[in-house]
Parts: sequence; structure tokens; C-alpha cells
Amino acid sequence: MDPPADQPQLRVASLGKTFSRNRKTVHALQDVSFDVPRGQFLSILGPSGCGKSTLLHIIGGFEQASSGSLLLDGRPVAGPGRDRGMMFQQATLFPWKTIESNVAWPFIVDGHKRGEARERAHELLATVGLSGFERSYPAELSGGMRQRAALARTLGLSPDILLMDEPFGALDAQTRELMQEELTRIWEHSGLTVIFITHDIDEAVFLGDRVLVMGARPGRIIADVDVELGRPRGTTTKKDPQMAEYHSHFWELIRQEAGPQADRNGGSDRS
Ligand SMILES: Nc1ncnc2c1ncn2[C@@H]1O[C@H](COP(=O)(O)OP(=O)(O)OP(=O)(O)O)[C@@H](O)[C@H]1O
Repeated sequence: MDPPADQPQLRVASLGKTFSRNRKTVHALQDVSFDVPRGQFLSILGPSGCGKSTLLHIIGGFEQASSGSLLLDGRPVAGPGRDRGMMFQQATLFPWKTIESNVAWPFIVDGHKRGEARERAHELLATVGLSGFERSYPAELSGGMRQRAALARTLGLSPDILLMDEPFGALDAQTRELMQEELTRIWEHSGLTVIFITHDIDEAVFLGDRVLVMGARPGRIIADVDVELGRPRGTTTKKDPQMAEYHSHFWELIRQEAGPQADRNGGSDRS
């Protein structure tokens, strides 16, 4: 049965997360609530240590929340699942397999014949601009190319939501810009829901339909802004004067949170 039309794909309600280790308690997230409609590109910005990765890992089902609830298509998230594809700062590829075998892997796991899996892998590699590198091994590619391959493999899993944790954070500035343009092109044709974590304000704005800003620990949402830049987006979008306005607005918010007084109760020694 299809979910009701007005039901958000993802509902995060009053989510909290506390870590306890070595007699220290860290309140990583506090009362985080937001909905994500199907097909939205949601960027999440925030100062270092504000709980962005923790939030994404909870949505991915790799961490459990300490309080609150998380509903995907109306059902509680109980653990990791194929409906959520994850991408990290470092590409998670099998180093002993060729790029083609890495990208074909989800299709093999799904029981597709080898030839068909290879064909699907080639299509995906073409989508991410890696045609001609099918027989290469991950170590033979640049960081940007490895991330393209990781994106192709994640897309091969046909997730409903793509969870991206600073996927371009380790790339040089030029490669990063190119990857942003590639991702926006691929996403605009895919209809996928994306939750994208980044430290980079311009990246968040350029890619996002909407930007959530998180405040310093305990991590909470301090701003929720729709990005009113048209689509499709490309190099001309980056020169749009509105980009600069968004930049200074978000920078001001993050600067206030990232100061020395910002860490309100994280890391307190409870011994
Ligand atoms: N497994 C863990 N055990 C204990 N504390 C943790 C654990 N994971 C995260 N933390 C703490 O929770 C807080 C939030 O961490 P998290 O990595 O989610 O922040 P972040 O916003 O993604 O940071 P950054 O932008 O620097 O990557 C930090 O204080 C971190 O030290």
C-alpha cells in the first residue's frame, strides 16, 4: 500500500543522543525534529562536533537514538537497510576488485547474471563520468574518481534516501566543485531524497533545496531555510548574488555557535 500523500518520507521527532564513555557524558543531540519530503535535497551545516555525523548514523540505522523517534515512510527505523545508501568522506570500495566489479557487486548480490550486472555497472559508471576506467583498481584512481565510483555503487543499490557524510571533504577545491556539479546533475535526474552533511556553506546552498543549520553541542536545529535558487543549477548559480547573501547569513549563525562559549554541556565530567 502506498504511504499517504501528505506523509513525509522521513520524520525525525525530538531526537536525542547521549554518549557515555570513561565516566564522561556527551550530549551529542538534543530535541532534534524535522521532516524530509520525498525527493528533497537537504543539506545539513553546523560547527565541528555538533552531532551532524551522529544524526546521519542514527538515520542510517548504525546508531540508536537515546530518545525521540525516527520514522521512514511511517515506520520506525530499527537498523541499517538497503532503503538508505551511505557515502562517507573516504570512498568505501573493495580494494581488491576492479571498479567495474565494485559497481557490479550490488547486482551480483541481487542475483543478476554476471553479464547483466556488468552492463548495469557500465551504465552507472557512464552516469558518473567514469567510462574507460572499468578495469582500474581503486588505488589507481584519484580521490575524486574513487568517490564517483562509490557514488555509482551506492546508486546501484537503488536506495530511497542517499545519506552523504561530507563526501567531498577530502577532495581538492577544483575536484570538489566538479563533483558538486556532477552530483546536482545526477540528483536532478534521479528523484532521490538526499541528506548531505557538509562544513562548506557554499556547497550546502549550491546543492540543497533546503539547509538545516545545527548549533553546537548539544546539537540542535537552529535554522531551517529553503534555498530559493532556481534549477537546474550549474556554474552560473555559483555567481548568483543570492549565493553570497546565503553565505553571510549562514556564516553568521555558525560563527556564533562555533565560539568558545558554544559548548554548553557536552563533554562534562559526571564522575
Ligand atoms: N561513539 C562515540 N562515543 C562517544 N562520543 C561520541 C561518539 N560519536 C560521537 N561522539 C561525540 O559526539 C559529538 C558529536 O560528534 P559528531 O561526529 O556527530 O559531530 P560532527 O558534527 O559530525 O563533527 P565534525 O563536523 O567534526 O565531523 C562529539 O562531541 C563527539 O566526540
